[in-house]
Amino acid sequence: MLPQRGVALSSSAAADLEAEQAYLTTLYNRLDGLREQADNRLRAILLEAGGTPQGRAQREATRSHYAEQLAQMNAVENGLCFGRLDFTADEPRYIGRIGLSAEEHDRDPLLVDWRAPASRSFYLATAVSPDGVKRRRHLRTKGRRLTAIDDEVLDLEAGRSGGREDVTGEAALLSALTANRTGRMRDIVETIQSEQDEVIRAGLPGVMVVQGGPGTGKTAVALHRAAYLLYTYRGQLTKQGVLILGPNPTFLRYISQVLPSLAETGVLLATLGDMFPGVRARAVESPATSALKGRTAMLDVLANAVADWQTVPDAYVEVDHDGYPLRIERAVLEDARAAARRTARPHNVARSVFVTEAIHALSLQIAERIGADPLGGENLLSEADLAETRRELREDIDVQQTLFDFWPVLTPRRVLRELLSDPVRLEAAAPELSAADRALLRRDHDARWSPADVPLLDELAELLGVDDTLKARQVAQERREAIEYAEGVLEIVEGSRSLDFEDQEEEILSATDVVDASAFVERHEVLDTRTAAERAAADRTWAFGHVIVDEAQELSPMAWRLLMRRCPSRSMTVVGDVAQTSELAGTTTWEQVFEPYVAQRWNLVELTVNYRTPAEVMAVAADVLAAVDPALEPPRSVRTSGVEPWALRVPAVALPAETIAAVRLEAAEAGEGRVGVLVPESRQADLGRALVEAVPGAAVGEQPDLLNQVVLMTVRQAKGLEFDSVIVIEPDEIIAESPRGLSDLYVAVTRATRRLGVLHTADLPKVLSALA
Ligand SMILES: Nc1ncnc2c1ncn2[C@@H]1O[C@H](COP(=O)(O)OP(=O)(O)OP(=O)(O)O)[C@@H](O)[C@H]1O
Repeated sequence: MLPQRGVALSSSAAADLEAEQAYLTTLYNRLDGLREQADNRLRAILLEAGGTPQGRAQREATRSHYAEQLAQMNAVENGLCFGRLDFTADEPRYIGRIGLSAEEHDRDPLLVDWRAPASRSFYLATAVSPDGVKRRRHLRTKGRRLTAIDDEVLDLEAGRSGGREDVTGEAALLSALTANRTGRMRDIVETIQSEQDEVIRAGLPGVMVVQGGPGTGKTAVALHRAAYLLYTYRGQLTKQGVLILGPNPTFLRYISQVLPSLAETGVLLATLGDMFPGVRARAVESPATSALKGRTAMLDVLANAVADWQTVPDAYVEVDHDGYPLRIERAVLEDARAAARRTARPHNVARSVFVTEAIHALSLQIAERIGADPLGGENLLSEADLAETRRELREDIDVQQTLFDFWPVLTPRRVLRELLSDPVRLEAAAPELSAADRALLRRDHDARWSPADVPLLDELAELLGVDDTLKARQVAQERREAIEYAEGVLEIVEGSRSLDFEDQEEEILSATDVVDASAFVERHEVLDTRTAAERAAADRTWAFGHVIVDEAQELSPMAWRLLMRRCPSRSMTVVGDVAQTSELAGTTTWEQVFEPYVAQRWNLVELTVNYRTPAEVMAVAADVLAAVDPALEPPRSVRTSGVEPWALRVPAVALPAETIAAVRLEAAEAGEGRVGVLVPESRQADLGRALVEAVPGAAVGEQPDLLNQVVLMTVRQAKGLEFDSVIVIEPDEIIAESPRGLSDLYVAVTRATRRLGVLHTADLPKVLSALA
């Protein structure tokens, strides 16, 4: 029997715990029952075999449905139910990671999904505006065991006599905020605050920009919004897919657990470097180079680079055709090129116009030679003869090759590789750029791709296009080959048919009686069972149903062009902080980004409360922010830590030893928590080496493992991350290393959840004078 829902408000704490534990047990039992059911169905399906193609497709769909259900049920095991609402005039309601009913289609659920409208007052109700809620209860659990209950009575009198009005679920929130960091971001589903809830539950259409200082929960909100949208618009979004773009692979690993813990897996998490299928762009290049690649000035450079492949000979070229030398004059190819360019089609698509025009001119040239009437009359060749001549020209491999040389089929990778590695091409394509800028773009022919190359590759893919006739020809050819193969298979089946059968009166159907070769091919074409996210990752032209961009201030104008192409519906959530921009091609105003795409039709929402950084640390950060831009307001810290940030001046020679000593002290303070050492780029290698020698297991390098207790990285790498304790090394060098150095220092000092320390060998920069 189900336990009584709702416990009397006046009952003792122990009785409350007991009753709530009983309710939790019921929920877990129900979850176990559902899990077993899905597991049994899945096993049964895995045992089935054969059947019609439709039957198999249906079976595959059912299989993946149950597999997904099972994965979801496993994902919500921890923290299945975390809240309860008591109403003045209604039954209590339990809130959890998924919805559960005692029976299928039961209208009175045991557990309400946090994303359902019925859960909303859990996040919004306050003493001032209780929305019928009498009490909000947070249930804290470890595994399946209830460990604590936090109650908030939403009563104006009680509100005035203690609790804070600006946060909901204060005790649960503070417990989440002061917990040790683990190197992986956790979900915040139990303690979403009202300004965050507004963003998470906003409707699907349109561009929403969420601007907020460090620690205001932008990343957390972006991820919960993805989960909310998938729940609310599931039909549409599971087909079209949702993309979350993050700044680098380390950051993606940091956030990778959040959506699975919310039972959502069908989202594509990617960096800009992953956005061109077939390329994993990870090369690191100078900030000035990526800034230049991010400028829209590159559009002309790329268009010129493509046009420069459309060439003509100095005077003429000669090819052998039909036993005679055929002279292809420069003027013929110039005309063909002009005609193809006039179409304004992408290069590979316009190529057929170039070829047709050239062949047409050449056929007239041949007609002139062989069909000329010796008596001076009209050309003796008929239209049919001319068509035949054109066909022969088209099929002549030498003619084909020559025309190919002057207007080749190109790939984005080839064009960009040749452009950036060949100074002559670069100068021809980029006459507007200074020699110094061109030098910034130069790279080796076989160098690896960098993230800033990806928007250029994507732009080139647009400029080049795909010749559908070539593609269709290729597909048709592949299909012909498959049918030939199938005919072979059917012949073997037919040939090996036992002769005994042929004497039998009963008609026995052979393979060839029931299926012809093309149907056979269709049956064997692989069913595409990939999720939308998987298919999207492999398809450059995929249009996502919604795109979420984190650390969006860092994206260059060229990167925005790529993203906008992936999101023609302009259904986007963009989160970032224009005070934290490090990339030189990044933005410091959102208007600049969106004006070209949606004019004024975008919404700006601001998050103002800092959940990460305690007030003591934020006081230091506020001075740095004032130097970045005095007009910017720092976010308000939600708590204090009681620990003052420190600074220590050390002799230059002692910096490595002092860094190690500070790391050891901070690691001891952090206990199970994490320590981040944030260094100038120029010191990363040396200090990293010294640290790893002294503290084995410390994570350093290009993609450090955040699960380690101590991580040393540059500020650029630390974007979006956080540590219990942060040690900033040589702040003046961090400032000096980049024109956006002050923003970098602001990022560095706002990574701490508890403690901040600064080691310096020169005078402290003025912006940190509060630490002196
Ligand atoms: N409502 C909340 N409940 C519990 N924790 C929260 C809440 N909101 C934010 N946090 C926590 O605060 C920290 C900062 O959040 P997050 O990283 O999303 O901030 P951000 O705005 O993206 O910061 P930055 O701009 O520095 O990258 C995270 O540990 C996050 O889990």
